Amino acid sequence: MHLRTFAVLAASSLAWADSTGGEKNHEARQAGSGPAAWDAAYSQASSALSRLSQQDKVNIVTGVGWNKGPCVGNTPAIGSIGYPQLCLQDGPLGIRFGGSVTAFTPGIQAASTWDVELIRQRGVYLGAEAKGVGVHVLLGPVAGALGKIPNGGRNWEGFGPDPYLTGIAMSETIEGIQSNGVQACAKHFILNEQETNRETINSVVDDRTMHELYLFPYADAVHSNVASVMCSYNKVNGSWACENDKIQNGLLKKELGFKGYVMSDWNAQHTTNGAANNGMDMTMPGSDYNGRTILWGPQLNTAVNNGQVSKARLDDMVKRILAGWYLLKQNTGYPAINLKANVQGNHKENVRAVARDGIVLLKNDDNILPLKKPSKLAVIGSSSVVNPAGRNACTDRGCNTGALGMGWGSGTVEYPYFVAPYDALKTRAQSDGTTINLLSSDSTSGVANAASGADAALVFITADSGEGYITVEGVTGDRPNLDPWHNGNQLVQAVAQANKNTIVVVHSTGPIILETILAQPGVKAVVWAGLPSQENGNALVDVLYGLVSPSGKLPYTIAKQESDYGAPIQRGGTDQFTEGLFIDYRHFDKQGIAPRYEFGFGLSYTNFTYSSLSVTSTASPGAATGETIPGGRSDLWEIVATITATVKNTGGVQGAEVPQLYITFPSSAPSTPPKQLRGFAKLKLAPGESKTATFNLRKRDISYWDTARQNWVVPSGSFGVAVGASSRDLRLNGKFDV
Ligand SMILES: OC[C@H]1O[C@@H](O[C@H]2[C@H](O)[C@@H](O)[C@H](O[C@H]3[C@H](O)[C@@H](O)[C@H](O)O[C@@H]3CO)O[C@@H]2CO)[C@H](O)[C@@H](O)[C@@H]1O
Repeated sequence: MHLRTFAVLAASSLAWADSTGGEKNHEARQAGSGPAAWDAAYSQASSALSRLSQQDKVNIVTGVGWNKGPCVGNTPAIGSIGYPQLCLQDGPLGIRFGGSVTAFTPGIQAASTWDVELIRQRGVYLGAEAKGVGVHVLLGPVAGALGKIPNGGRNWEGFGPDPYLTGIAMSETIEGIQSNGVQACAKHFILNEQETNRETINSVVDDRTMHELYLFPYADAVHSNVASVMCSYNKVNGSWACENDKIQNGLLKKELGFKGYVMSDWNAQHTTNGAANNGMDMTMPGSDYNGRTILWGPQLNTAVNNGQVSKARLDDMVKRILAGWYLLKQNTGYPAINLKANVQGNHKENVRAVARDGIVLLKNDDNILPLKKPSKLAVIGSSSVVNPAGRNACTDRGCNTGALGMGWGSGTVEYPYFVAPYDALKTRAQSDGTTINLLSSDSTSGVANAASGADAALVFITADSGEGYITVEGVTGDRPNLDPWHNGNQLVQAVAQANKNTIVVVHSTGPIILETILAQPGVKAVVWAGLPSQENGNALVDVLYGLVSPSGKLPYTIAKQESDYGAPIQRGGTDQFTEGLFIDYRHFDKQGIAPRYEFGFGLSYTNFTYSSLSVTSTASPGAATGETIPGGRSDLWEIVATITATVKNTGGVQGAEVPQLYITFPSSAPSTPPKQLRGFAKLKLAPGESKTATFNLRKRDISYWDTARQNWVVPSGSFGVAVGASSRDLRLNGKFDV
């Protein structure tokens, strides 16, 4: 049996009742979409293929052109096999250009919850909405950019720089989306880590780093039977990603056993034959909307006719695409395309839960939070209110005006409504009899007036980023620095000077440097509210007033200074990926750099103790040996060790803790990071309650990529095991020997 495993909750009320039950649930969820389902889909695809002309086949693999169909990507219908006009639509947090859809939280906020149930539900609802509007292929989720560069403009679309956390989130999201019969698309494959020069840059990476960091979450995606993958704009080791034999044919299709199809990012194709012969299966959008040449369509027909692209390769492309369509059973009763349909249902509940449970409490001196019916509150900052021009005033959210809910670019949607912080605070204040002094500006003049005399002053700051085709306030996608926008540091300074109970609320696409803010004695609390989308204010009020204890944990490191990350934006034509495996906390650990707030950190309104570590292992040293299944060698997915730990809520209020498992490899594995996340669980605990987290390690979790053997290898020796509340707050230590 080939099991994909992760931390499962023991003795909890959630679906993951115990490790066995959890696995059974997982297998049940996988039923109908495993290898046998691919085989069935392929046999349907082969039969359909025999009824297609060459022109039909070329049409199936070629988009009709930008703005020439109802969706951002479209291919023509093929009546003879009942194949529809295929609709491909962004994106990772909902239906782009939808008329009445939910603006789900960005991926980074979902990761910040560390809650697989919420992440999965988000995926299920994404799929439900995509199907409801007739979208066949939803262009998400995102595992690239992985986020090695904290300034990376699109990092917020994905799940953060840890490959394990991203891998779990990819799996849950894909299985959720595809459970509703919608094809997911894992993107952008691969090493598209920055917006600057993204369409020309050459990402040069070593084999081991490719496997252990960047490819790792794609293995999860393939294991979860993702139907499609989008190749990225950049070059990989000298060849364009969309015509790179090594990554498309070698890594993705052969090594990971990917059965679906590779589509190009929009205009990421460079040549007719190179793309066809090196593993790309569908070109998007198929037009020259950026002044580029059309490369497939008639050109592909000619290339096949003159033998530059084989008929077998064209058939393979078509079979892969049709197999994805049959796998998701889109051949029967699929809704017609209507992007304007109202498909929101009750999905805003997931948005609020993810927005709320993804909030990370970074500082809470004197227990200033939760608020206790203050008589007067100051609310300061332009991002405390909705954009005065309208919540959707800026195309693809391409501005940072008013409250921030998501970054900008193709991975955005129209907000159906937007609850800004002030909206929700006002409602709460009315029921408490609290007076609010609002100053919805970032100018320091007027701050003293608004902030002094209030029981507490809430000051709102932001940092935004997005996709490079839009420039916002001079920012061309990637952030030029990690400072808050709109003079946020000065604004906080002014507020903190006027009010010694200042609470800073940060909405941001990624880390910012907080040193100036933390140096203000008046700053008593820092609430990292991330990117909460349409439920921005409601989620915040839930936490500020203690309706729930904050339970988010940082999905990335917050450094003391930008240079501490050691992974800057590359301005030249090449990114050598010299940091190798050592990104984010791996880098800080290796270099002995103290972060300001470490990966995995987050406070609560209650306290937790850790006890009773137990470690069992059946692992043996050596190389992976199984047959290839979706996701790679089958034995890599087998459980080889189990670790349990008990967490108790010793405080006075309900809360949720995220025990995290970090593994240290034995020295026989050369140059591995000092520790690597390999398990987590979210335990909801009443005061005095204890629960046990069970972390099942798969062989892949304790393997490294041996470049000489070209295989995953379990090293012999002693593995360190640490369980704790963050990557630097490790409460329990143990080991197992291999
Ligand atoms: O949407 C599908 C994938 O497209 C890539 O982003 C493209 C984005 O969708 C598209 O809106 C944008 O078009 C702009 C164009 O680049 C610009 O020259 C023109 O002036 O304005 C257009 C917007 O109106 O192009 C983007 C590519 O450059 C994404 O990378 C991918 O993730 C999407 O799934």
